[in-house]
Amino acid sequence: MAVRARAPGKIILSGEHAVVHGSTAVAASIDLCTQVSLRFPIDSESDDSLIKLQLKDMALEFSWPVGRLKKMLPELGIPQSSTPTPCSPETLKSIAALVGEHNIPEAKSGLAAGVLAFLYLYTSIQGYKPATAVVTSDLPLGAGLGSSAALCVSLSAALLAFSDSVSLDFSHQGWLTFGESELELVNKWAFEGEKILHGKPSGLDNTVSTFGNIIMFKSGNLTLLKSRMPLRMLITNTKVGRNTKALVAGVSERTFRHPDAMAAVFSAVDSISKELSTIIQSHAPDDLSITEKEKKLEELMEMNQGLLQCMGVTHASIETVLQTTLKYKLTSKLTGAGGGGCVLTLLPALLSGTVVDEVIAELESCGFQCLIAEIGGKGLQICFDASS
Ligand SMILES: Nc1ncnc2c1ncn2[C@@H]1O[C@H](COP(=O)(O)OP(=O)(O)O)[C@@H](O)[C@H]1O
Ligand SMILES: C[C@@](O)(CCOP(=O)(O)O)CC(=O)O
Ligand SMILES: [Mg+2]
Repeated sequence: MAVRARAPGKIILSGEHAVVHGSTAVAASIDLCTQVSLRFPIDSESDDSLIKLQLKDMALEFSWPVGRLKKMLPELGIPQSSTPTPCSPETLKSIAALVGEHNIPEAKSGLAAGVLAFLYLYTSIQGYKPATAVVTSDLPLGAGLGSSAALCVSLSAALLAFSDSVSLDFSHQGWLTFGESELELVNKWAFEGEKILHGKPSGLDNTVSTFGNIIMFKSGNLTLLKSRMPLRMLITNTKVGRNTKALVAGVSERTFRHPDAMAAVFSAVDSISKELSTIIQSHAPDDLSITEKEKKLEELMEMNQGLLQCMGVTHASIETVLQTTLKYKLTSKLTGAGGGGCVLTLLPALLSGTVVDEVIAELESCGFQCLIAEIGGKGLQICFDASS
């Protein structure tokens, strides 16, 4: 018996970083997913049995003998699948030692954090039960599209599908969604994984990956939004690598140095997100008012980008995208943690295909990669495979 779970990445329309400090953010799922397939062998009780992780896209494989995990992580022996628990600093140290025994190539050292999150979620939810997990993803890693959350959500779901905490119809054919309470449980576990990856996550990314749609999020609470206007976004990946954990920590340090000024910045972002959610949800009966709404949205995106600059998370590559799209009278803002990664550009409904092609060609001539993703689609889904 095997299970596959897939969870989408996301774009943040407004509020990244500020959301970590309690401001409102607006985000949407995108149609690029991370998929985890999990297979348990039939007879597998010996200590020589392995827990295996294959990262297919990177052609990397990790495995740990069950006996070694029992020795190094004795505290995780009894699965606690129904009670998501933070990873203690001592456990994280032991897991880091286990991951350190595998020589991850220098150029791929960023993956170590993902492997740490894997081992923690695995042993916490399934204990030492041997299995093979295979991960594949459509998402660029570390580019602001929430690959870390999509990994934690799909992994938590695959692990929980075979736990006592969730009861599912294994004979169901094709993709299915969890019920509300199961989604909540997946989301809580994924948040614990994101803590390992982001240090201090807001929970926004794992929530939008779990529940899909367009959401407004503040201090752990989500509201589903219904957009009543076309929201076509061009996503430009600057391909400048960066690390969310370091950027989030940098904003916290700046907040510590300038608490009053940063409080004002976060409060402005909160207002921007609230206004943005009102605009996208309001009714617009004709093209003219859609254009008016787009103008307001563009202004809010521009203001949010300015405040992200105040937080110190923009980058020369992001500024190049902003300048390039501005030549075509288009407005952009960074999405995700910044410092490189991806930039969003609003493509107004009446914008001609020729202009879209031209702007993409110019951005790609700078070495960037462009895509237009469907936004606000499904969240987490799972699928059983009885034949394997
Ligand atoms: N498919 C994956 N396989 C292994 N690790 C992954 C995968 N997806 C994400 N990760 C982990 O998440 C990290 C990227 O997360 P982060 O810096 O938060 O950026 P983002 O979430 O925007 O992609 C990677 O460096 C890696 O450790
Ligand atoms: C910067 C932040 O708001 C979003 C980070 O997104 P990403 O990991 O860059 O995709 C952090 C968070 O909300 O946990
Ligand atoms: Mg992330």
